[in-house]
Amino acid sequence: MEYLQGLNPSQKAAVLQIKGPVMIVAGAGSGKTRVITYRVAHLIKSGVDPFNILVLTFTNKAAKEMRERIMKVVGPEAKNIWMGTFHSVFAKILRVEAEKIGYPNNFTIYDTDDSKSLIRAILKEQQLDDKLYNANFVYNRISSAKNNLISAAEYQKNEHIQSEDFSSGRGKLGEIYQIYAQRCFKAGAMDFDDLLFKTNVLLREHPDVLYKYQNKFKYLMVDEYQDTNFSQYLIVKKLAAINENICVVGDDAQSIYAFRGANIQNILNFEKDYPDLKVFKLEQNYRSTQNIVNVANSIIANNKNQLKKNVFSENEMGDKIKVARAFSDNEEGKIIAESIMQERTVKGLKYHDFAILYRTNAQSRAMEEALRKLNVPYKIYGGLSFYQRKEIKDLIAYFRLTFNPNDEEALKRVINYPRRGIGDTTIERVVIAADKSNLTLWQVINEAASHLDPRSATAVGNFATLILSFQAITKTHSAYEAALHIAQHSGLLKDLYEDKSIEGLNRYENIQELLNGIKEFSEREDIAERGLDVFMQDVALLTNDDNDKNPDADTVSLMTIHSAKGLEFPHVYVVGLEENLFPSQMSLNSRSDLEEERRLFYVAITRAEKKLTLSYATSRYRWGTLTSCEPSRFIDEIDASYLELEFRQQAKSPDKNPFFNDERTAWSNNTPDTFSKPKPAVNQRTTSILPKAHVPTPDFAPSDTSGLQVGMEVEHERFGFGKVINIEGNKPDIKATIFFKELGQKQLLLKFAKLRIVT
Ligand SMILES: Nc1ncnc2c1ncn2[C@@H]1O[C@H](COP(=O)(O)OP(=O)(O)OP(=O)(O)O)[C@@H](O)[C@H]1O
Ligand SMILES: [Mg+2]
Repeated sequence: MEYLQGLNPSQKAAVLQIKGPVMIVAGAGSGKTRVITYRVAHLIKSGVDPFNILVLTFTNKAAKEMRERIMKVVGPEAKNIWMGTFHSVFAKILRVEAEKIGYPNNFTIYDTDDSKSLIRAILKEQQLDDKLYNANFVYNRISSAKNNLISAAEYQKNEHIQSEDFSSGRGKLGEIYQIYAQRCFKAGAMDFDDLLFKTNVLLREHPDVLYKYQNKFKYLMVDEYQDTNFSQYLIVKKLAAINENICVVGDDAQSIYAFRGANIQNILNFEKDYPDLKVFKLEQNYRSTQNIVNVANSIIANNKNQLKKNVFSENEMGDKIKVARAFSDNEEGKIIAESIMQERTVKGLKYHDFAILYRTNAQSRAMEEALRKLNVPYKIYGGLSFYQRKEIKDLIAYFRLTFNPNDEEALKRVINYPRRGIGDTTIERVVIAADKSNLTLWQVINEAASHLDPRSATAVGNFATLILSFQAITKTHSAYEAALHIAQHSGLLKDLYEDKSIEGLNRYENIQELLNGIKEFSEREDIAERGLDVFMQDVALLTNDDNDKNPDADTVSLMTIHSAKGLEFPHVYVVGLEENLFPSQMSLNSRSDLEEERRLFYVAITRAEKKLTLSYATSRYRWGTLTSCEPSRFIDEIDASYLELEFRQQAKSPDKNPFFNDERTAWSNNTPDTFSKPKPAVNQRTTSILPKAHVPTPDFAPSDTSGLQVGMEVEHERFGFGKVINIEGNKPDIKATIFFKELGQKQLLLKFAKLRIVT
């Protein structure tokens, strides 16, 4: 079996064990995903029908890559494997089976925005305080209930949940959940969590359907099993119940979705669920240098809750892990962008050899700016999806409405866009009439004359006629023709065309792009069904990564650590390693949250193949204010002997010459010989090797600054020591420009500044 070369003995054993339950819990980079890929290829080579194989991955991108690899071994048969994320696979199944649980098969998928907008509408109707019942909070609460398979009725009966809600003054949550679920049902819509929740309902209430899929999926595989939630766990368990040919792979040290209900217990349960379980160990990391693997091990050792694992690498030792300090987030971006340029030139690398990973999406701005300045091409992954843009959602709302006119969120979105004289009052009347007669908004609109006053009735009646005409068009025209017709006759295309601003132009182009995409789709030859309804089905599940027009472009990858799961890059920069950012402020309250944050750091580190750079800034704008930051505890946790600190030395000493205006000029001399490398004492794990933010003298007391003059030395409570280089403005708004030794230049309003005059 030549195709199995390229596996080590334990990997091979796991691949060959095709019968019965199999579990691999192993560290990052040890070939878990590779085992799944080879295993599928092996199954097909051994005569298993690809239609009988179900592989659940964490992203659509991972599924696509895996399918391509398998295709290389087994050929086009690989197209028939059922492979994708939980959401996309079970959405596909629900499209066939939804009527059994009372939904139309062309049900709409509400994305997070739709769900939150519906929650807001409910809060308003129920006259609830939207601060106490914040829409995000309510959404998360409902989501978590669904992922634990708690229905609205069960929620309202559950004393434990209820007492928690009551004690926080949110006793109405159960009721909101109930209304939300009913409204989705009435609108023929499922939200993201419903795709799993309703699959569970389907499999529970329809043994014949369960039996059908148990027989269909004779072989099941799940990658990233540590991040499955209860709802996903149960689906897998049910589907595998007859054949028990199930193989799950994961790494408890990389579980990073507990905040969304992922449950590490699922790994532990697995052993209980399948007493015949075969467990395979993979210990060798093939991805990273020894230094990177050692650092990852030393970090994760700080977590108390983890399964013992031995991970080693036989790759080269590699470079030490670089730690770079910047004085601001912009400076951090600049350091990283320059480093990428330099490494690329010196080592003859491609841009796609580099990735920048951050904790929060907001951090991408500073990185993007710096990369743009140096003309470095980059691509942001996992950001706002193309399909989430306003104009795209508007047009798609028309499509949604055409196929499912009960879709309440789509209807509300476009009933008066472009403007057609249906004002808020009319819409309110429609909502009230629907409520009174227990009809959907569409039913009211469609029979407007019997529910509304004549003027409103005419306006909304015309809208209903428009949608009905769209329905007729889709029955007789191709996806592209229908889409174009709707874009034109809804008035949307004209509205965007008339907006000559740059944004307007952009939006118009985006619509063109969507139409082009639909055109391509309607000309595809590899699928039988090419109607607009088919194109629409899973649009809500697409991310911007799935819409990658040019996947082979040579670009630096930017993404959050969460979206980097499972991926690998030769050179990785993990940025923003600061207390309250990474680990995040929210995680500092409990051990379990902090440990999840540490696992996230472990995921970040283990993406790197050859070289890893960590960076932090000592000050950063957050929520509009400049805050000073301390380096992350995670850096301190790394054994110092693996680190190489690279702090830029100031070109000139600010003490001698504090009068340069651009903070940057002081630090931009980026040749290696201007780096100072303070050699840390070896192996100090308890005391920090990093310069912390300023610790004020214990008796720090701000002094009267009315006599402050240029040239004076001062101490600031947080920014430390500095020299006054300018004073301007009139009382009480006098501003002083101070050059701080650690942070560079800052302008402060004296009436607020916590300053002490030193000399
Ligand atoms: N036996 C092997 N020989 C050569 N390369 C290997 C071998 N096993 C794995 N690799 C390579 O090592 C890298 C990591 O493998 P893979 O992505 O499957 O690891 P993983 O355990 O899934 O990692 P993660 O936990 O990050 O998802 C890949 O580039 C893979 O091709
Ligand atoms: Mg993997």
